[in-house]
Amino acid sequence: MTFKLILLRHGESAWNAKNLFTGWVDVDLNDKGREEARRGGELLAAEGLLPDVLHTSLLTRAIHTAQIALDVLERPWLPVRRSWRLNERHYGALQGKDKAATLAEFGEEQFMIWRRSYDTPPPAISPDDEFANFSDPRYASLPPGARPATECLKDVLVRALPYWYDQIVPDLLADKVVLVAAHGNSLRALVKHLDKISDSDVVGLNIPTGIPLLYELDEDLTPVTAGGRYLDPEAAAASIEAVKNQGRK
Ligand SMILES: O=C(O)[C@H](O)COP(=O)(O)O
Repeated sequence: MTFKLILLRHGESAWNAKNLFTGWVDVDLNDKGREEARRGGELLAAEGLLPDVLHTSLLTRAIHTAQIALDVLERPWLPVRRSWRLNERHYGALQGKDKAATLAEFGEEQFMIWRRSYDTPPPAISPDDEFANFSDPRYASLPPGARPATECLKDVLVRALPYWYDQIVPDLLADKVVLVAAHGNSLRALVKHLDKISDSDVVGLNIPTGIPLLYELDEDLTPVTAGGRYLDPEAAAASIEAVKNQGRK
């Protein structure tokens, strides 16, 4: 017996297209991103993969990606649970900054450390920064001290794993097909956990936008196939390369 988990990174956002660090800034999808979400739904339909339950972050780009994909599947009614624990990694003071300008100003090594290292966060965002999120009402239930001012991937794993074990795993063990609509780095954290990727190897892991990644998990929730399977491998490879090279001319 295997359990079906579908990971879906949101489609391209307005800031992805502008190469801006986004994190917890709540930007929506652009037209390309909405089309990617639609195609994601079509890929699921073509495989006969009909989710029974949806989990999303609290960010609009993931929520809308799931809505569009589920509309294609004619399942907009799906039970859904949303949590900050699936949010994109908080990018701290880099939120709103241009990736190419950041690379030019700080150099390749520092850029990669902030963007892809496991345990080094970017500088914290100031509370009065226009792209800070401390007063956002969607986090009202989070004690102020628990609202991050920056995160590294390790921080994301620490706050995402309780959600994985408490909310997603029970749905999987109930034999539900689970759709998780989230973000590049919150999904990197889940993939790292699922595939037991080392802290050093995860630096090279990138997640494409809008292409469903199917994991079939055994009774121990170990992937039957390491890395899962993208429903459009060629498009995924091209998108992964583009994500990897963001910020570079
Ligand atoms: O938050 C962001 O900027 C993007 O969604 C993810 O960016 P990254 O691929 O540079 O981590």
